[in-house]
Amino acid sequence: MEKKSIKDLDLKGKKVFCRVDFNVPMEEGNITDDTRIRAALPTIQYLSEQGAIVLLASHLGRPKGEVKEELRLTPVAHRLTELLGKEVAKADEAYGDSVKEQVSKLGEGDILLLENVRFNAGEEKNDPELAKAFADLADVYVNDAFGAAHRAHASTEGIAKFLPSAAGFLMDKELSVLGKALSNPERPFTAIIGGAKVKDKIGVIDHLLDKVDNLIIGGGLAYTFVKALGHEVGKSLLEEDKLDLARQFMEKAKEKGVQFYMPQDVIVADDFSENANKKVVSIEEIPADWEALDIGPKTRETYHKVIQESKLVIWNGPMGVFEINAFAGGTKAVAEALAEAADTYSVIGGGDSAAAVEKFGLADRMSHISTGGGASLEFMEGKVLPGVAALDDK
Ligand SMILES: Nc1ncnc2c1ncn2[C@@H]1O[C@H](COP(=O)(O)OP(=O)(O)OP(=O)(O)O)[C@@H](O)[C@H]1O
Ligand SMILES: O=C(O)[C@H](O)COP(=O)(O)O
Repeated sequence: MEKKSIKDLDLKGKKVFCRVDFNVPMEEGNITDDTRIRAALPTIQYLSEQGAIVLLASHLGRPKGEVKEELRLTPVAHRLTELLGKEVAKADEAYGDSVKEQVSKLGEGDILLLENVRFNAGEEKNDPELAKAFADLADVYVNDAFGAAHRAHASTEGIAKFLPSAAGFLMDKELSVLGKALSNPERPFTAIIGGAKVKDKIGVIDHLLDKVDNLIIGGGLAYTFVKALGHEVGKSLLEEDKLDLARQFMEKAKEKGVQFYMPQDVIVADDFSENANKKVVSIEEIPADWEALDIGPKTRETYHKVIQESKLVIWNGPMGVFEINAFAGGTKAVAEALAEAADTYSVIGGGDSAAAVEKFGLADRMSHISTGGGASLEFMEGKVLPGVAALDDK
C-alpha cells in the first residue's frame, strides 16, 4: 500500500516531528562521512520552505538508554547548519518541558535538532509513553529515516500511532527504487551477495533466488558454498552448520533456472594483514594453512561480464577484505564493472558495499546507493519494515 508523502500534507505553521537517520560514523567528535545527513536535506529544506516548525530526531550509535557524552548530536547540528546555510538549533534532550519551551520560541521555517533519542530507555523498547511524549511536541510526524525503518522503536514506529504521518522524500525514494527492483525488475536481473557470513544473508539469498536471473556469490560467505561443493577451504571463513543450507540454495537456483556464480579462483594469504604472503589459486586448491581473502582474476572477469550483460544489479556485501588494500581488488573490480556498465541500473544495498564504493571514488557512478544497511537487507528479504508500515496510507 502506498504511503502518504510530505507532499500530501499542509505544513504551514505546523510543528513537524521528523525522524531522520543521522547515525553517522564519527571519530573523536568529527563526522567522517556525512552521506546520511546530505541525503535528508531535501526533506528538511522542503519542510522549512513550506513554513513548518521542523523538529529533527535521530539516534546515534547504541547508547542503550543512557546519556553518553560522545554520542550527543551536537556535531551533527553544526554540520547541518553548514550544509543548509541556515542556523539549526540543538536541544539537550529529545522531549519534555525544556524542549517544549524551546519549541515554543521557534517560528515558521525554523529547525531544531533534538538530542539522541536512544538516550532514553523507552526508545528501543517502543515504549508508548515515550512515543506519546515525542508526539506531544508536534502536530505531524514525518519519517525520513529509511536506515532505521527496520526498527520498531518509539521514534520510528510508536509515535505514528499518535499523529498524522507521512514519508519524507528520502524514504519515498528508497522504497520506490528498491520496491521497483524487487517487484518489476528489468532483466537480466543480477544480485551480487558478499560479506562475511552466510548466517546474515540467508533471508536475502532465499528471497532473491525467487526474483533474479543471476546470483553472484563472493566474500567470506562464499567459502561455505565452496566447501559444500566438496572442496577444502583451508583457514577461510566457514560455517559448518550452514553447509546443508548452502547445498539447498544451489539446488533452489537450479530448480528456478537461476545462474549461480561462485568464485573459480581466489587470493589466499598466510596472514590476515597487508604484508601477508599471497597467491592466486583455483578453488580446488586452497592450501590447508592459507585463508582465502579475495576473489581471483578469472572470477573478476566472469563477474564483470555478467554485470555488463545485466540491466539491473543489486549489490550487498564486499567480495573480499576490502579494508586491507591487498585484498580490495575483487570488490574494486565489481565496483568498476558497475561504474562502466552504462546500460545497467546499479543499486548498492548500503553498509559495507556503500563504504567500499565510496572508498574507490565510484559512488557518483552508481544509480542508487541506499542509506540503509540492515534496513535495505530486510527490505530485500521481503520483510515489512515497521517504520514504513506505521505510516498513514495514501
Ligand atoms: N574472504 C573473506 N574473509 C574474511 N572476511 C571477509 C572476506 N570477504 C569479506 N570479508 C569481510 O566481510 C565484512 C563485511 O561483511 P558484512 O556481512 O558485514 O557486509 P555487509 O552486509 O555489506 O555490511 P553491513 O552489515 O554493514 O550492511 C568486511 O569487513 C570484510 O572485510
Ligand atoms: O546504521 C544503521 O544501519 C541504522 O542507523 C540502524 O542502526 P542500528 O543497527 O543501531 O539500529
